[in-house]
Amino acid sequence: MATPFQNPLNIPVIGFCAYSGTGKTTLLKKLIPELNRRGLRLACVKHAHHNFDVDTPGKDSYEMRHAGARQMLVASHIRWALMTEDKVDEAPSLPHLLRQIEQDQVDIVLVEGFKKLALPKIELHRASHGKPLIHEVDEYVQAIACDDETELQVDIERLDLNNVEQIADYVCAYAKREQRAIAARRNPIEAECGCDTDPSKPMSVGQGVAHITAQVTPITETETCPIHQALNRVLADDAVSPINVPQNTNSAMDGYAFAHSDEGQGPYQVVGEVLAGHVYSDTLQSGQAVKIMTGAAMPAGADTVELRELASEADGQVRFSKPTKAGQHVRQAGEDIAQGQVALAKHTRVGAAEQGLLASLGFGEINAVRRPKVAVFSTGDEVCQPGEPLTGAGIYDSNRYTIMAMLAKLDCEVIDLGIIEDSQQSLADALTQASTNADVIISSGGVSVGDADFVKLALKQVGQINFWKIAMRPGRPLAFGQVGDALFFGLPGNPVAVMVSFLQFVQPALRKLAGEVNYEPVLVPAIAAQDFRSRLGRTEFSRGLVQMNQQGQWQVSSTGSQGSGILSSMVRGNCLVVIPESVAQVAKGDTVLVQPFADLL
Ligand SMILES: Nc1nc2c(c(=O)[nH]1)N[C@H]1C(S)=C(S)[C@@H](COP(=O)(O)OP(=O)(O)OC[C@H]3O[C@@H](n4cnc5c(N)ncnc54)[C@H](O)[C@@H]3O)O[C@H]1N2
Ligand code: MOO
Repeated sequence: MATPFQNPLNIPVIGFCAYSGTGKTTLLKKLIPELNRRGLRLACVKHAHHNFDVDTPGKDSYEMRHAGARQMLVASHIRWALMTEDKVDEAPSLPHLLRQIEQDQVDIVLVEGFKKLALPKIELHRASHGKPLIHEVDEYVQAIACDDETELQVDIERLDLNNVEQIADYVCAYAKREQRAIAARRNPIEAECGCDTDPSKPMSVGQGVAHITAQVTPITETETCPIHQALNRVLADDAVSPINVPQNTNSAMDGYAFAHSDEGQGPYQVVGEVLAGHVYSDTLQSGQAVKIMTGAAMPAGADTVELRELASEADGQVRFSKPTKAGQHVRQAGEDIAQGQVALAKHTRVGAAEQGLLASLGFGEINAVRRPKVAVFSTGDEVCQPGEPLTGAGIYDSNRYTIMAMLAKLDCEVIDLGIIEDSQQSLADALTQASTNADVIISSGGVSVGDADFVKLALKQVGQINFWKIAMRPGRPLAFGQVGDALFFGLPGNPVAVMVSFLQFVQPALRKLAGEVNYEPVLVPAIAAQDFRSRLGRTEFSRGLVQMNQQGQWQVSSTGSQGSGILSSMVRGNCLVVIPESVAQVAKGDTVLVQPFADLL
């Protein structure tokens, strides 16, 4: 009988079980990049049966552990590892191990080993291996990945052990199903009626992001795109360099190329001249030099260049004013990128440098992920169209324009649905229509507790929408769910709340949808130039102006009044000062994290 297991996390966990020698690790090594490609961030847990160690005697961390530290955390700017001395008589506890995982940073945990646990698993089986079938004795095996020769007696989902994409499809579908089940377990009332009835329990920003990004399946359709239109597109394939860059070993300076010898200062006999785009057809002999221009291919036999300014040429001989170093001022063929090297990995968003790099490799077009299609509309009787007269109690529609501009920066195809009149049926019709064309629908306004409940009624009529309270300011109310196959975001009406909620929740979702894998916001430390508002249990996103102070440190000051209707605070600022829920107060001189938004807004 299986040992009971309960997933302690808010993200799905799935096991892989097999007899040793089936090729579990080989499969996982292919499956992990395939799942990454589909936007799933992964954690893996492996049960080792032997006394393993990842540390090496002589390393500080090893010595500190052996001196008696129960826990040892070693960290660098790219990686950290926590090692814990935790001797247990039986197998380690999987729930305990899972609690160590950063569940706001990953979407699913793949578990290898722990096969006695009541944990949903995929079995791997190879007939030629002659081992029994695990699912016949383990009811928690949900699917079997096997070869053609395997005969199955029971009705179980069959996958092809050699078809990584098919296994990835299964894992993605499992992740989606589990995510919904976890959401329902965490908030059964919300899951049932689609409304937030427990305002005393707001969701953290991290939970909101994790919940939203887990619902996003990256677009798999691709299209070719000419190189001059590649800016901001996401690569669907690795860009493998067809050439060496530079193509030839060439001179980095205007000067003289020669075969370096003990007489590094010359004289050398000048036997010719070679310009960029040309080649010197003979092989240089010892004691010979050619005049060479920057970028020109080095002649055969030459290995060193000296600058023209340091040379004096007379009677067909060149001498240098100081000794030269063998190999100086020469760029080797392929030193930037070698032929066959992945110059840019798939999932990369093409910026100016990337576009130039692709061009430098000769790509006339790229294979890009289809751009997300996003429909946007505004609601509210008071909301007026810019360019038309402002009604007495009206306000011009700014939200649709900030949202459309942020979408343009993310290279989305925007479908502008305008201002939709305040009626449940008009809104329901517009939403249904939008869901047939768009991957994502975004609205602003009408998600709080006001009287204009037709927005909520319309959303309930045509989709599955949850109304959340997020422990953040601004941007407390947020609606999220689905209308048909489209994801729906109902952003709060206040203009600053719209932008802050977009940056925190919509942006990562759209970047994942568009095929990017790294979509976490960039946060940088800065010194607070003044006290900042903060409250335990709520993330504050104050608008700030980050600048370098005279000591060369980043310093951030407030843009002034922080009301969530004051859109000019976003214009004056260049970053959000992110004060997490665990921080009770921020005083002048404290270090805070800021999220620069210049690139995105
Ligand atoms: N009793 C409560 N009142 C409010 C709460 C609450 O929890 N309890 N939350 C407040 C917070 S925080 C926010 S944010 C707002 C969000 O409310 P809604 O999303 O329902 O937005 P509206 O009421 O429709 O509008 C708020 C504000 O924004 C203006 N607006 C709306 N659309 C646009 C647009 N397209 N362009 C420019 N400005 C727009 C609208 O005129 C309102 O002034 O609720 C608080 N209240
Ligand atoms: O979310 Mo509201 O913007 O804090 O006013």
